Amino acid sequence: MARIGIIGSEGRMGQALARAIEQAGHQCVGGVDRGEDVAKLADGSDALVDFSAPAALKDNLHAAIGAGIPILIGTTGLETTHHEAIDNTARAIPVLQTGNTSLGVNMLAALVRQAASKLGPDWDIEIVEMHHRMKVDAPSGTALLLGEAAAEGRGIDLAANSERGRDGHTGERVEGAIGFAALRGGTVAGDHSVILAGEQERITLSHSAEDRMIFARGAVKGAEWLIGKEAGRYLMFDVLGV
Ligand SMILES: NC(=O)C1=CN([C@@H]2O[C@H](COP(=O)(O)OP(=O)(O)OC[C@H]3O[C@@H](n4cnc5c(N)ncnc54)[C@H](OP(=O)(O)O)[C@@H]3O)[C@@H](O)[C@H]2O)C=CC1
Ligand SMILES: O=C(O)C1=N[C@H](C(=O)O)C[C@H](O)C1
Repeated sequence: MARIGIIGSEGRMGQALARAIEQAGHQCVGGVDRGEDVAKLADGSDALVDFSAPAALKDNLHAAIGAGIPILIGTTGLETTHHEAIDNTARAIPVLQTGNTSLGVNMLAALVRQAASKLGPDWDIEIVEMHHRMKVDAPSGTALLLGEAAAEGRGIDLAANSERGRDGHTGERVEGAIGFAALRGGTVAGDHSVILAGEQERITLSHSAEDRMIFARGAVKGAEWLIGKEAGRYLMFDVLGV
């Protein structure tokens, strides 16, 4: 049985995670939200799981280092400076950061990587996602994870080849680009499609999240897996073996 502390405990994911921790036979030792002391939570935990906001990240990493425990970061909307902080932290403790903790999405990413590696740049790649009306970041962390998988398969750098938020006179599509489109509405837990559009044919690889418990269960698996690991930066691919 592991003692797991939740960052963002009153949020949609925090509440789902508390249920998943109990269902897996672990102990939810408590949680923090905005303005609360994460260092104290870390001291009583075997692992921290963070589903909060990018602004909280540096304090959360600091608390995990202070307590010498692993941390799983599910928060999305991270920028370059956040990733640099994660890389630095991963020299001291095990850190798993992912845009999506579900088995299905990580399997989808593996399929996208394979498809992109076999099909040439004449197959245009577009990533479409839809989420509930409360989501604050776009593209979703999952869309970026899928974009990274496609870019890796194709052997290109995602940042240098992304096309986001087309509007107005955009000009023709750039060959080899990876496009992103984000839809928001209702209560959608998370839908993602990767479209590979070739000459007169099209492949669509999709995942639909029916309930955010899928993310919560994946996060518990990730936290279990991280406990006792060497310092380093890990992915859900390492946990799920896909
Ligand atoms: N990786 C994955 O598989 C998944 C990732 N996510 C991501 O997880 C994050 C949370 O999503 P969701 O639960 O829907 O969002 P919510 O807005 O429902 O919950 C976020 C929680 O974090 C709290 N919070 C905000 N700022 C801080 C802070 N500085 N320190 C501590 N807590 C803070 C909020 O408190 P307050 O209300 O006071 O601001 C709130 O309780 C998002 O980034 C989302 O994209 C979501 C699902 C799956
Ligand atoms: O905010 C959400 O709800 C979700 N966020 C993650 C993302 O940004 O991809 C994962 C999931 O799609 C739900």
